[in-house]
Amino acid sequence: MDRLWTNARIATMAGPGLGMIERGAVAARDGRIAWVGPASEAPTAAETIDCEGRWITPGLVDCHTHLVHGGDRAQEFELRLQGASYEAIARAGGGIVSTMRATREAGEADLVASALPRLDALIAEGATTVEVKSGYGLSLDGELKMLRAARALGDERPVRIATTFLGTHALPPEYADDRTGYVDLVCDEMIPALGGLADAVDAFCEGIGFTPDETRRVFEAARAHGLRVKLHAEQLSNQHGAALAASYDALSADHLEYLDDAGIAAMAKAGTVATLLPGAYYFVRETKLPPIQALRDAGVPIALATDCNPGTSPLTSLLLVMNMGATLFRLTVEECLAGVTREAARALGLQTEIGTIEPGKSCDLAIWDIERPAELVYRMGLNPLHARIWKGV
Ligand SMILES: N=CN[C@@H](CCC(=O)O)C(=O)O
Ligand SMILES: [Zn+2]
Repeated sequence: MDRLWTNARIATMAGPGLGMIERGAVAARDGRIAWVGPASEAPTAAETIDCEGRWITPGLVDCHTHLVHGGDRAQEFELRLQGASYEAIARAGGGIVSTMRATREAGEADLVASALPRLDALIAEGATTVEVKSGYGLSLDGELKMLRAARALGDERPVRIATTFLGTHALPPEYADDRTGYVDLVCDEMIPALGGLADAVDAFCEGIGFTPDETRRVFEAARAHGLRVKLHAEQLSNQHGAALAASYDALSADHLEYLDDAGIAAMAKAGTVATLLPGAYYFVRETKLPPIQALRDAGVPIALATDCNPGTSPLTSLLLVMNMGATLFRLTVEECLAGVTREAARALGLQTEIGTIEPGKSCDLAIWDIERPAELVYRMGLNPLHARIWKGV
């Protein structure tokens, strides 16, 4: 073995529960987990690290972010403090479109440079995989520029970046009178041009976004190009987007405050992950909770993510996301931890590669200075990360 972390308490997240190993050890070879079990049975390794009783979890996974974007929306935030709603600002030409303007103006290197502090904040709290969406370019060049910037983040930092194409995030103003023309552009020019730049395709199915019929066209184009889909669904109203996404075997449907029973049943049948975004729920001061108990009852996997974006969730802390998942959504400690590890990996289609501490997976670990896992969910603003291991290093 190359490296052995021993004298640790391990939450493998491989189940049941936290998949606990008291007095455990993890061994890595060639960047992969080669062995995990009781420390007394551990293999020898070239390097042994004594964890002095600390906790090890899988490296954290942020499965929904808009980390790459130009500018910020602090002014919009001030308007909302004075009573303007997120939707009213969007309909008046602000919101996502104002970030589109700033993103179009920024060069690719500027986008990378401005995203790095946000990425660093996630990494500092143990994130080893981060999903990044496009969706503020809203032109062929703009979207490809965003995706190249997202990929470049993975060259700048030791972290796995999963990219998602979100061309149907908002209608760009130059297509105000030609919605169909814009969806044509997304389906006929942008998706075919993605090459290896995007791992999945997403859309914003909403009154201020795209209709279910428009979303269906995007999903058809994604399918024709062999790309899995995800969806911003049922955030501000019930458009029946989650059921539509599930009918395309979606990896995840995200937000879901207005999700109904038919949507839940469709997601359960398709194995589509419910990615809940408590940062957006909090920051937009939404009042309708996602149907947590019904999701549980139906056996829908639940992931949690930051939704880091300049409009609804300028949040770069998965620890705070877990706290919000518990306090706002009443998730258990186990659900919160699974939500940012095992289920977040599933929401990216990466469940065989990351998300639990099991032999064969990438050796992505977070080592914590805590007495019990509940501390990761309970504290607000304290970062107990002791060390972060990515691909065995
Ligand atoms: N809801 C749509 N997209 C983002 C918000 C983007 C923005 O406002 O810039 C979200 O996930 O909340
Ligand atoms: Zn989002």
